[in-house]
Amino acid sequence: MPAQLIDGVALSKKLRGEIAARAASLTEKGHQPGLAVIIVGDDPASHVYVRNKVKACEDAGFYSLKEEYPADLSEAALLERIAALNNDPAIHGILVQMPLPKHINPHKVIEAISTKKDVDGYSVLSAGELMTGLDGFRPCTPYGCMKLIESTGVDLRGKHAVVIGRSNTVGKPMALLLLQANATVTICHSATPDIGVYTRQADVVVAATGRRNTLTADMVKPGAIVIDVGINRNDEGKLCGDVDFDGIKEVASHITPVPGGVGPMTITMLLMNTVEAAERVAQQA
Ligand SMILES: Nc1nc(=O)c2c([nH]1)NC[C@@H]1CN(c3ccc(C(=O)N[C@@H](CCC(=O)O)C(=O)O)cc3)C=[N+]21
Ligand SMILES: [Mg+2]
Repeated sequence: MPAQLIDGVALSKKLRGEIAARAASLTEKGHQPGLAVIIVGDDPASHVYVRNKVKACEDAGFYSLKEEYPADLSEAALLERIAALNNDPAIHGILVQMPLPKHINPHKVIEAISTKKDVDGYSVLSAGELMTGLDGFRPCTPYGCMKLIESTGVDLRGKHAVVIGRSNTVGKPMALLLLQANATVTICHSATPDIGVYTRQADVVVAATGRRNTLTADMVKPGAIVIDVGINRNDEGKLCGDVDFDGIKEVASHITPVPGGVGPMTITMLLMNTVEAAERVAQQA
């Protein structure tokens, strides 16, 4: 029996409706949520993502500020812009689109963003809050993956979850969120000799390697939930994920498509973190 599709567009639509209602109520009280997105350089894919983020903000009733800079912007100038946005009361969230040009140190840039406005959840403090179970902003992609898993109605307690990939933005925070939901968690990565040994025992697999066909049907336990974080292009230039969707959909119980799975949810959780940031400010006013 083929797997059920986990529809990230439909779930996003539902959540964005709830976010828009929270934004409207904040706006009424004079605290319209505001997100600043900074993009440096002219990477076409990055510009597409940023355009989608700005549009999502506007659709949710946020104030949206997009700042575009040429690739030769100095690190000092970027840090200065972040300092100004940290002090701007109309802005509740600051996102600096990655990757940055090579002459700019991304760690320095991320740490310059006020923790109260770190809606990407990329800073060392946000990472520490996640690790220790404190309130803070969760990185949007793994946070969105958790919502997609929750939407299946399957309780993670005691389940075996396997994360493939160990990046600071996806794999590592993903593993911590699954652990917080009481799953038994395994992290596989490029030095794992045989990933299938682990994934064949998994009730949930999250693939986040940035490589096509990281996960194939023979590596999946029948009835597993498969979440595909990858955004790759196949030989025909078509968007595809890290998993062999056509093969795995015959084995898994639930699977996310690419596009239309994790991608839209990443943007939705960015909106969620930003509305949350604005609510925290409003509560203190
Ligand atoms: N500071 C920072 N924060 C980020 O969150 C961040 C970043 N830098 N740099 C790049 C990655 C990538 N990312 C995506 C967001 C949405 C889609 C998305 O909406 N994807 C659509 C398809 C889009 C298309 O057609 O290309 C989908 O999967 O359905 C994809 C990728 C956020 N990132
Ligand atoms: Mg890896």
